[in-house]
Amino acid sequence: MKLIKVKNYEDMSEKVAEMIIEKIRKTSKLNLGLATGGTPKGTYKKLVEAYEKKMISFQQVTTFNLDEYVGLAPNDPNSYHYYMNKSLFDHVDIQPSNTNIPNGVARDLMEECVQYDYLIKKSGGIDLQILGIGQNGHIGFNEPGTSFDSGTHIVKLDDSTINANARYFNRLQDVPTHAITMGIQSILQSKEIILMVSGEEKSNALQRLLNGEVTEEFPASALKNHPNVYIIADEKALSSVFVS
Ligand SMILES: O=P(O)(O)OC[C@H]1O[C@](O)(CO)[C@@H](O)[C@@H]1O
Repeated sequence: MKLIKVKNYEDMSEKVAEMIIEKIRKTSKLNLGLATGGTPKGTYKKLVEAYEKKMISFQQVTTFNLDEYVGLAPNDPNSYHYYMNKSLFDHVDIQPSNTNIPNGVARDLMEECVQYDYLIKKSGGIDLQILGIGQNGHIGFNEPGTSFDSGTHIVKLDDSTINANARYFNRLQDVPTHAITMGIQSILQSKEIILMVSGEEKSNALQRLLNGEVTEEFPASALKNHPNVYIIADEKALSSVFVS
């Protein structure tokens, strides 16, 4: 894993947007894995700005999102479909048919999981995957204890994740209890991965990732088994990290 230190959230967003822009320019057809949550929002804003300045086009980009809440329809303002449309897709020239997000209201959720992995494979795999990290070390919605061999699957969310994500909902009771997420193995199959880490509340997770052991009890530690991972972390996220 290669650690790139940046000053703050703004600089992290800028740096990751630059890395994505470079990839889009260099690759004739890019499969881009995307995350949601607060962490990548600034990066999506920078990508929209770059598109508006005619620096990039998304015509040749296909996206695969990591996860979606079970039970939230795409037009639900708390769904990750809605988040992606409002944060990025509605503002750039990406073809809607080239955007893929697990369907949290699929009639057969198990089949949806199988089809999602099949779709990624059929498209040639993900070239670059963007990730955030949960305070408990989750990546996507892979909670502690998830098998490193997992493909896309349904998860029961940890109470700590429900509490952390409640800030986006009106009431705690409105946070879905389950989600559909790309698995650890699906994530590790990406050719390159960028993990974004910002803020003091992520500093213990980053410390454990950098200096702890590889264990299914800490899902992000699976990234140590991947040959091509960049961690872009800001000063607050690095505040608990021991440098030996
Ligand atoms: O960026 P946040 O809002 O801190 O969330 C951390 C991670 O948890 C999730 O919300 C769960 O998938 C991810 O989207 C995100 O990368």
